Amino acid sequence: MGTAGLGPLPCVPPPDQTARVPRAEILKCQNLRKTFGDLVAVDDVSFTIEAGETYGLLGPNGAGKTTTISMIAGILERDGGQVLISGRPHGTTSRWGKKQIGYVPQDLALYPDLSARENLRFFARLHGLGRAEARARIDEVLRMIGLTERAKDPVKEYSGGMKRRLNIGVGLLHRPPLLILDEPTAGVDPQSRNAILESVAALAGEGVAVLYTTHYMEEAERLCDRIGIIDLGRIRAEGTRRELVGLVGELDRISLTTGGAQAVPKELETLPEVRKAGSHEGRLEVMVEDARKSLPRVLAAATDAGVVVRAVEVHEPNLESVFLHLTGKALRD
Ligand SMILES: Nc1ncnc2c1ncn2[C@@H]1O[C@H](COP(=O)(O)OP(=O)(O)OP(=O)(O)O)[C@@H](O)[C@H]1O
Repeated sequence: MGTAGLGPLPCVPPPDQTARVPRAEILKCQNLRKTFGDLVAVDDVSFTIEAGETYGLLGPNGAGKTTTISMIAGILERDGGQVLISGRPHGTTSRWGKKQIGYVPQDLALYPDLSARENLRFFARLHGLGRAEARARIDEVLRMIGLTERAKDPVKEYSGGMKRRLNIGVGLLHRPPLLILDEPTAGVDPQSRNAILESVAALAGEGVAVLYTTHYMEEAERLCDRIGIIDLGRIRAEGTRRELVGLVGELDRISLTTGGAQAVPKELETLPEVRKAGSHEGRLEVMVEDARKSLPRVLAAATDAGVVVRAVEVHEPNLESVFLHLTGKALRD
């Protein structure tokens, strides 16, 4: 169980998983397969991503995330399956498809002696952007990745997180409708991690379809509209965080600190969303399906019943427990 405390995590609001309107399908991959000798690295992987949607591939090291996205990006030949970008088949030889994709690898591909602006100018030229268009787009990209102020400094003076943000910027120059990020926060400090997550959330808000790989459960929960849990090359389960958590049948718990012995009031116990309620060591423990949704009514019912609430905590089952349930092992060994 994870303790979310009160309200959402800082800075990036959690994706609204209740009011989804279908949008254009940008990526569809079907039955992807890749073997290296006897090793089946990716086995029958299928999923889709719509415009404006962030899809997370969550799995431990060696699960097959990089191999999967390399096939989608068209930089690794697949042994089976197909990739469609906006309905058109895509592979290692498809130039059109590559223009639709911004691929940001784990390794940095930057020139350390050049500034951020000079790096972007170089890659803009590679993408065939004209001089005026490149200038305007570089300014836009620098704003998106929050590096406008440091644009003239040589990249070798940047922090690890700033370099990663610039790496993402390079992937955005040609305005791809699909952005693929391979563990973009690996090894960066918490502040840069926040900045990266905020940039990605903003891009999705502008309609970019994002494929995000990570072995950090918190990132997948915070950022992704839908998540595919991948292990040993196979997608074990897929859905919103809530759907995945629902698979293991755990409930959310709202814990109200009352500061003294307090029986569960009837007003609270009889709320339709309350599945179970009990009192324990100066706290009322209320089990519901969706704590964030139910919290206002639970609080109101307690207050109406005359309960003095001194503190509130929300405990949500997290994807770690889902992963454990599905694979029998921890996400991070
Ligand atoms: N070129 C290769 N030759 C042989 N085996 C490979 C090759 N590339 C990947 N593998 C193997 O395929 C499996 C999946 O690797 P992959 O890099 O896709 O996993 P991952 O989930 O991205 O892990 P990480 O987060 O460590 O990159 C691993 O067992 C890996 O050792």
